[in-house]
Amino acid sequence: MTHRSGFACFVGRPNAGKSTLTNALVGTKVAITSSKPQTTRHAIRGIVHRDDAQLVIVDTPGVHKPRTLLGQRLNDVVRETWSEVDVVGFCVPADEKVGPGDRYIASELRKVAKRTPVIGIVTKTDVAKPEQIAEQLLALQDVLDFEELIPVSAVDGFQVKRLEDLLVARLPEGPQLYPDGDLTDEPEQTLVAELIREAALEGVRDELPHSIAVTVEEMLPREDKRDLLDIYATVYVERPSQKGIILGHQGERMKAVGAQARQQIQKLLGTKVYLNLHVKVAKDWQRDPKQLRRLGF
Ligand SMILES: Nc1nc2c(ncn2[C@@H]2O[C@H](COP(=O)(O)OP(=O)(O)OP(=O)(O)O)[C@@H](O)[C@H]2O)c(=O)[nH]1
Repeated sequence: MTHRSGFACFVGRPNAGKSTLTNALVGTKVAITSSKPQTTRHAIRGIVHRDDAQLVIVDTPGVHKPRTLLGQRLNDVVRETWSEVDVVGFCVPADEKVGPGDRYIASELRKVAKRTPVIGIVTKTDVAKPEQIAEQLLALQDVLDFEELIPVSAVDGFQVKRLEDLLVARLPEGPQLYPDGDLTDEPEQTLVAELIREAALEGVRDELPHSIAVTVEEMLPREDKRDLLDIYATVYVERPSQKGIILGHQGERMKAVGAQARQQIQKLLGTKVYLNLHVKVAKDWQRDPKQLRRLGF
């Protein structure tokens, strides 16, 4: 039996369903999803293990025209990823018209990855009528020269397996790249930070969409209780006024954020967690290269 291994990534405008699709393929929550755009900041890999293949999925942030230094960094990460993968899945949601945003991404993609095979994916078929899906497949044909076109739904699983086969078929022959059972090679701390950020954003996305960053300072098993993990993390906001929003009245909001994040982290790591969260102001961190580096960008 031939064994294939390699890398794939999904591209598409924000909210196209890339993270959710990664999760559906990998089967565990490793990439972070949300109902608002641009929550994925790190190239988190999910790994699909099969007897005949290992497919490593790199989850990239959405591309967009950069306005801040952070925006530029994110786009650089995206471009690097595009030029390194074996196959790209180009995602367009079934329920939104194909538009200039999609064409922008397609042209950027062709600039950095001229020969990489691209599969056109119409996502979220569960929320669209069959005619709508058919129209979307047609519209997508004009955007790029796709090797294949496929409609899928990450929510009800429609054609997710078929998509997996299409992606795997484009991987080169090669041995397993990661040991069995490894779902992601992203350091646990980064995943934990992302889960905290996701919880912190809940309910304040409209006010502070891109103003929150999270670092995890320490993750240590408790001395006298080995099944308990102590996690110390800092939530950064850009301005003092935002600190108040994040904390909420008498810190009530932050307590809820901690509880929500703790639950998700326990699920991810499979161990009990004590989560200690601090809120700090890092003035205009999005525009300051030094701060960006410290926050892991
Ligand atoms: N009904 C339905 N909703 C979906 C499906 N896939 C994703 N969604 C929803 O669409 C929204 C965006 O999904 P994400 O997976 O976060 O999108 P993304 O492309 O990774 O977004 P960015 O990280 O912002 O680039 C979320 O609210 C998802 O729950 C699907 O197959 N069906």
